[in-house]
Formats: sequence, C-alpha cells, structure tokens
Amino acid sequence: MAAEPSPRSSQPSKKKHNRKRTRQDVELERFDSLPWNPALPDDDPFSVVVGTNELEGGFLSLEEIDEAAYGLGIPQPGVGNRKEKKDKQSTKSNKRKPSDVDGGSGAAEVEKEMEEEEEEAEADELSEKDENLKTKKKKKKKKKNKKKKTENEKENESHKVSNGKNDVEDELVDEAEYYAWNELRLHPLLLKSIYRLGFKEPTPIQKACIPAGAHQGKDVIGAAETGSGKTLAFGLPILQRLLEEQEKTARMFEQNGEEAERIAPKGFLRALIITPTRELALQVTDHLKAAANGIDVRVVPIVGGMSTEKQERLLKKRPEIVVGTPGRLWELMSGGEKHLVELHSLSFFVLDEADRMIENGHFRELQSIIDMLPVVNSPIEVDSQNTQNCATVSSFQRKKRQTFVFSATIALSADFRKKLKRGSLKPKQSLTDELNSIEKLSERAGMRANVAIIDLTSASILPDKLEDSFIECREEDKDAYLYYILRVHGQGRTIVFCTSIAALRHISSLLRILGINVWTLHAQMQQRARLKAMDRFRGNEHGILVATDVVARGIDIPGVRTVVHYQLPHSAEVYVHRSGRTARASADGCSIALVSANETSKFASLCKSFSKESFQSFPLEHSYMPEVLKRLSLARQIDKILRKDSKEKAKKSWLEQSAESVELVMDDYDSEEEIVNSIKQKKATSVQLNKLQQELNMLLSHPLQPRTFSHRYVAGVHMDGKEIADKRRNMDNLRKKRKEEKKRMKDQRRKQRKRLKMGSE
Ligand SMILES: Nc1ncnc2c1ncn2[C@@H]1O[C@H](COP(=O)(O)OP(=O)(O)OP(=O)(O)O)[C@@H](O)[C@H]1O
Repeated sequence: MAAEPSPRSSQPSKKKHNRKRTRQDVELERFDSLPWNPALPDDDPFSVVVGTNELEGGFLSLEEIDEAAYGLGIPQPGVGNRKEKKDKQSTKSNKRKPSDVDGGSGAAEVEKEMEEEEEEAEADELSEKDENLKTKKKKKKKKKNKKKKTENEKENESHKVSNGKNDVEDELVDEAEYYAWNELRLHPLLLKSIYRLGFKEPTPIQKACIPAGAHQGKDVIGAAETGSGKTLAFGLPILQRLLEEQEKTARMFEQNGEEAERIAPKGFLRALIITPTRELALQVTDHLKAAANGIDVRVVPIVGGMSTEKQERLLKKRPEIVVGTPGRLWELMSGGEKHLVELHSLSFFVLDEADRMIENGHFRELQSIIDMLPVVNSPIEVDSQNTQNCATVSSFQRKKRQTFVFSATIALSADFRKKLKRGSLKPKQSLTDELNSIEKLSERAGMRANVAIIDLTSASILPDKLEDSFIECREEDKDAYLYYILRVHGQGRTIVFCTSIAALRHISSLLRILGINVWTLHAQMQQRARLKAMDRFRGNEHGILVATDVVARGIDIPGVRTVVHYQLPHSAEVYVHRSGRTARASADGCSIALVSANETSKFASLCKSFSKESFQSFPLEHSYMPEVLKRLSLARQIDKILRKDSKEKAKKSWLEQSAESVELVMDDYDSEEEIVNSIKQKKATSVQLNKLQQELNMLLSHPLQPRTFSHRYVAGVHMDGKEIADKRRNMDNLRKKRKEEKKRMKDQRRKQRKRLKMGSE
C-alpha cells in the first residue's frame, strides 16, 4: 500500500490552515444540507430539471438560463436561422478565460515549458564555470524574453483580429444545421463551442451518454468504436454540470450575496480524468479546452516527462479538471499535493481507455488513486481510512460523484451486467483485492447501481469505413512490402505499428536510407522528443509515423489514411485500437497487416475475434517488386555498413569512457601494420558506401515504376553516358541478330524454292 499523503504538512502555517479547514467544513456541511436529487427517473430524463426553480444539488435547470445572455437562440427544426451572435455579454461567472490561466494547448505548452527548462539548466551549468558568461546569458535571456513578450503581444493582437474573423464566421453559422444538438439540452455556451468546432450533430455515443451523464446524473460505462467521439461523450456532461452549478451560484449570489460564495465549492478539484498515455492525456486536455472555450473552467494535464515543479505550479491555480496518467498523478498524490488530495468536492471520475488501465504497469498506481477517492454510495458508513486520505469528506459529495468508464474495447461479462442491474456492487472491496478486471476497477471506483451501460460496439467492433486488408509474406519480405505500400499506395498520413522497438529502429533506418522521411515514437524516447515527433507528424499531411503501441490508443490525428501493422499486435484489442487511428469521425481509412508465416495462426484468431470476413487480401501490383527489391538490397547493404560503423564507434567510446572513469591511460597496442590495414579497410568501406549510395541515388532519382513500364515515356528520366552507351550497344547487337536471322530465313526460303523447282523438273 502506498504512503499516505500529508496535505497539511505542505502548509506554511498549521494554525492558519486548521482555521481554514474548520471554516471549510462548516461550508461543506451547509452545502450538504441542500436538497439533492442525483439521479432522475429513467423514463423522463428531464422531468426534474424542467420547470423547477429549486436548488437541486447545486445544478441549474436549462429553463433558468437566459439564452439571450449568450447571444444564442436554440433554433427550431426547419428554421433556417442565420443569426448574428455577439460575444460581448457574459455572466459574472464566465469572465475568466481558461487559456489565460494555463496558457494554451496542452502539448504545445508542455513542449515550450520543457525548452525553457532546458535553457535554464544550460544557463545554470554555465554559471558554475563562468560568472560573467552567466550575466551575459541572463541579459540575453532577458532580451529574449522581452522579444518573446513582444511577439506574444503581437500574437495576441493577431488573435484578437482572428477572433474578430471568427465572430464574422460565427455570424454565418446556420444554426438549423445544428438542430440535432438541441434535444440534448446542452448549455448555450457549450452549444456555442460546438458550433465553433463545426460538429453538426452529436455522434451516437454522445447522443446516448449526454442525457444519462449530464441530466440524469448517472454513472456511465461507454463503449463505441474508435474515433466515435467518446471524449466529448464524457466531456460535455462534465462541462454541462459544472456550468449549471456556476449558474446556480451566480443566481444565489444575486439573491443572497456573500452567502452563495461561501457554500459554492470553488477552487477544488471537480473532475479527475485518467488516461493510459501521456499523449492521450494532452490530447484530451486540448479537446476539453476547445469545448470549454469561453467557459470559466480550467483544464490541466498532469503527465510524466514534465517537471514536477511545473505541474505543481499548474495545480496551484486550482483547476477544476485534471487530466493525467496514473504514474505521475500518483506520484503527486502520494506526495500530498494539496489540490489532488482534497477530493471531497470531486464530482467526476473518468477512466478513459479503461481496459488498458488494468494491464501491467498501470493498475497498481490506479488502484492507489482509487483508494484515495472518498467513498460513494455509502453515505452513512464512512470508511475511516479513506476519511483520513481526504482533507474533508462530505456526504453530499460522496453521494453525487459520477464515474465514467470508457473504451472502444470494453468486454463486460454478463455476470457484471447482472450485478450492475441488481445493484449489488460493493464499492472499495478489501484492499488486498487486485484490479485485474474492468469490473473490479469500476466497482472499486464507486460505480453506482443505476449505471447506464451504453455499448454501441457492433459485432465487428471495427469502424464501418475501415478497410481491413492483409499481405501474406515471408518475414524478410516485410520491408519490401512496406516500402511498396508507402511509395505506391501512400496517400495522406500513415502510421506503421511495430511491436518491438528493435523492429521500429530497423525499419525507420531502412526507410530513411531509401529517402523516406519518417518520424518515430516509442516509450523509451524522451517526452520532449515524443511530443516533437507527434507535432511534426501532425504538421505534415503525408507524414509517416513509425510507432510502437504507445500511440495505439486514443490518439486523434485527422487525415491518417493508412495504418500498417508491420508486426501483428499481441491482442485483438490492440489491433482495434491501432487500426482505429484511421477511419475516424466517419472518414475512410485502410488498415494493412503484414502477416508472416509464423503469424498466420495469430492472424486467424484476430479475424475470428471480429467475426469479420471482410479482411481482404491487399491488391498488389507484383510488377513493381523487382525494382523495389533492387532498391531494398542496396539500402540493406548501406544500413549494414552504417550499423557496423556506429557499433564500432560506440564500442570505442565506451572503452575510452571506462578507462577514463578509472583514470587509466589507454595504450595504443596496434602495430603499424595493423594501423595501416585499418586505415585501408576504412577507405575501402567508405568507397563501397559511396558506390552503393550513388547506385541507390540513381534508382531513387526516378519514380518507382512497374517492370512493364517503358522509360521512354517518363519525362526527364536521367541516364548517364555509360548507361546510354550500354543501351546503344544492346540495341545494335539486337539489330545485328535480327539482320542475321532475316538473312538466314531468306537463304532457307531460297534453298527451299530451289529444291521444289528441281523436284518438279
Ligand atoms: N459530434 C461530432 N461531430 C464530428 N466530429 C466529432 C464529434 N465529436 C467528436 N468529433 C471528432 O471526432 C474525432 C474522434 O473523437 P475522439 O478522439 O473523442 O474519439 P474516441 O471515440 O475517443 O476514439 P478512440 O476510441 O480512438 O479514443 C475527434 O477529432 C473529434 O474532434
């Protein structure tokens, strides 16, 4: 069991803190005493919110919201309602912009921050060596910061301008086109964000989850195909409920003045969203920030690879929503990070890509995080151990926390479904229990009995617009087929998935030698390099990313047309997630599995899991292959030489370093003859390398063509003198042969005629 956090120890003044806490308790008790109706009847999701003017658990009904205040009317069906919308009006509670607080996009922010940190570290190092240099550097940095500031100001200016442009664009929004959103009864500010994002209608999973999550206050287990908009299926209900709460507080403030401010849980963590990878956490953050644009809700990522100080700085701003990975979250929580351990106001707990969480390397930290959450569902008995973990525990909060568990590949057992229906779930079972299934995980997280199970996965699980195909080949031919796919088939972005980092390194090196620019991404890379690779890939519409399964889940990059499984994944779930990086949000996509002889049984069971006969053999144009193999053979030879060289260099530097570390002077034991031989060999290798490179360059200088293709028709095909002379010689020989053949035939015919003549005489 992990160490217990001590939020109190981080306080500068214990006395002051205790006084604060006591006051907080009173406030929360008052909040608890408010009437609360967490789950509305199933048959009519809106029966309680509609028309009520009472305070229901701090949430406001839509009828209480003055839509005019948002410059947005809810359009009626069929009414082409081209409306002018103005952003000028805003409520008291919606003055602050989230981006003002935590500074722009998650990934970009992380990268910038890391660069700054590196610069700082560099400056520090220099300072030890040369104080003067440090002053210079600082001056330079100051100047740079000033420049950066001016640039930022300029950027803000341009932002203002572009915002102005957006306003103009907003004016052109035909709200009738967005009519399908109306029945979901979302807050006008959220609708506005949706218009801005251009999402014409909710996806099926959003349609199903929003009423249950946002209006009925239910827990939700959601399963739908990859790229079907699950992030907003849990994101919109969270934002909706937080907005409703803010509206309620604002109204109360008008009526009761200070009273309302005292009972509103401001500055506490309201939603904790956990994702399995850093990239996904940053993406979900960006996604939610876009949906929360113009709303007073702060969203912050907490991921490994960023400096802990930076994250603590972000958390000091007391964001309402935190999106993070289990490892870093637990590191901060177990260290007693104040914002993350004061969980009494936590109203939403989300597990995105939940089934990945129970795999090795995640579930222990997740289990510890879950054990810190206040108990739900048992307002009377309060587990003393858990009470200690929280600064304060309010029965109101315990009753109302919603749990969302989402994935494209959740396999729920019939038994678990029955248990959920019967309401016989036991939150926080014995602490010795391990979270080895999604069921246990949900139970432990406090999933309530009336959970809405929304399973929209079809039998095949894979998106409809995804074309699954395969190429059966020998292991050693995979490189050739990959090259062929990228050169002949490659349109739009492509992700090549490998199971091992060794394979990733092998193919990325070969492809680069073959003149194909690829980005790589795997878990052993530095976070900064990972972000950079993602950014570059995102920035190139025909980009190629060679990655391990670290990007298999959740990563949403538009325009990925092809996914190649260079090595088959270990499970059907991973196959679904990998392939799901394409054919997202109703777009087309193609998935190609390279299947070697020893993978056929694995592939057969994959096909069986999806009950999909539609796995097609990838249509290959075999006439390209001789040329492909020629290029590949040269690339392999070059790769071999380069690898050998870099291995030798690494070995040498390792020897030197080791000797240096034990203060050993390395003697040069090589004889003169050996030195001469080594130089000769190096020279020979270099000549060979140059030759191979030239040969390859020659082949790469013209487009890949099938064997039957005549180069006479390629404009600008480059040939050198020797090649032309060879061709000419060949042609002459051919002509000569034909001439001789003709002559022979003529002679033969003449002889025949002669014989016939003699015979007739
Ligand atoms: N209502 C909508 N209409 C159109 N596009 C949408 C809508 N909702 C979300 N999207 C877009 O669809 C894409 C996929 O969404 P999201 O990443 O949430 O999918 P997902 O179901 O979580 O996928 P995965 O299972 O791979 O994690 C995103 O680019 C998102 O912006």
